[in-house]
Amino acid sequence: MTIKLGVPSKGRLMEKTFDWFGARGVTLSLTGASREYAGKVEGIEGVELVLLAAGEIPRELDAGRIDFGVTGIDMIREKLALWSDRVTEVAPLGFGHADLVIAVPDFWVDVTTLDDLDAAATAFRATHGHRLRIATKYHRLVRTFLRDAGVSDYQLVDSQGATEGTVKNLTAEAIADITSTGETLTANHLRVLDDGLVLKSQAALFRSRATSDTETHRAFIARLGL
Ligand SMILES: Nc1ncnc2c1ncn2[C@@H]1O[C@H](COP(=O)(O)OP(=O)(O)OP(=O)(O)O)[C@@H](O)[C@H]1O
Ligand SMILES: O=P(O)(O)OC[C@H]1O[C@H](OP(=O)(O)OP(=O)(O)O)[C@H](O)[C@@H]1O
Repeated sequence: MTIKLGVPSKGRLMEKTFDWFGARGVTLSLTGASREYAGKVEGIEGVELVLLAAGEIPRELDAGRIDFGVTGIDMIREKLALWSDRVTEVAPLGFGHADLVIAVPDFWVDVTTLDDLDAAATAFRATHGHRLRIATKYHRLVRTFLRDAGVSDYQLVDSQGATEGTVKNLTAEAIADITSTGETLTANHLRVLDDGLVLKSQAALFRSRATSDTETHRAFIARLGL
């Protein structure tokens, strides 16, 4: 039985994933034309490489179209409701570290906590007649986090990229996005709330629960030293 291994098709996660497997004697490489999403696996038998956008790997694991996948913990928990019923986190991989945070404009000097944000949201709605807008692509995670924190008078605005620019562009008043070095937040005059950490994320190896846990799966995990 061939194991299908889904890995990010480009960018920061692809390179680090290739390095991680290579350090364990499993060589992943791209094949075919430069824009052809095809790859090969050397150093282990019976494993097929499937190249996907990091954001699509949760869905493919959930459907059982791939047996294992590497993506961010944030992606799995955002894309899959009751994620742990649908995939198994085999192990964090030690790269792709990023925090999902709530950030507000620097000049909101009196808004440093979630309670301050809730008060500001209530005042904003009373003044403007519509709810304070928070731009994000992490709708599930942010809605749950703010509900648990008692923040209510807001609305989420979808943003699939360049989220930090939405405040300057008057699309939103605040954001929830991934940050690693904090450079993009600072460059856009945004500041993380003191209690605004929604999730600490990194890349992890996940196994689909839609396919049966066979000896082949267990041997693959053991071969990787996990
Ligand atoms: N600085 C960072 N910015 C964004 N993502 C990061 C960063 N560092 C690590 N990551 C991880 O990489 C994942 C995003 O990877 P990527 O942007 O390739 O996914 P994607 O959004 O599906 O791709 P695309 O942006 O092309 O649609 C994040 O979910 C996170 O787990
Ligand atoms: O904290 P930092 O080190 O500044 O990194 C965080 C930034 O990196 C990612 O953007 P990316 O470059 O992946 O483009 P994107 O906006 O399309 O996701 C993310 O969306 C943040 O904007």
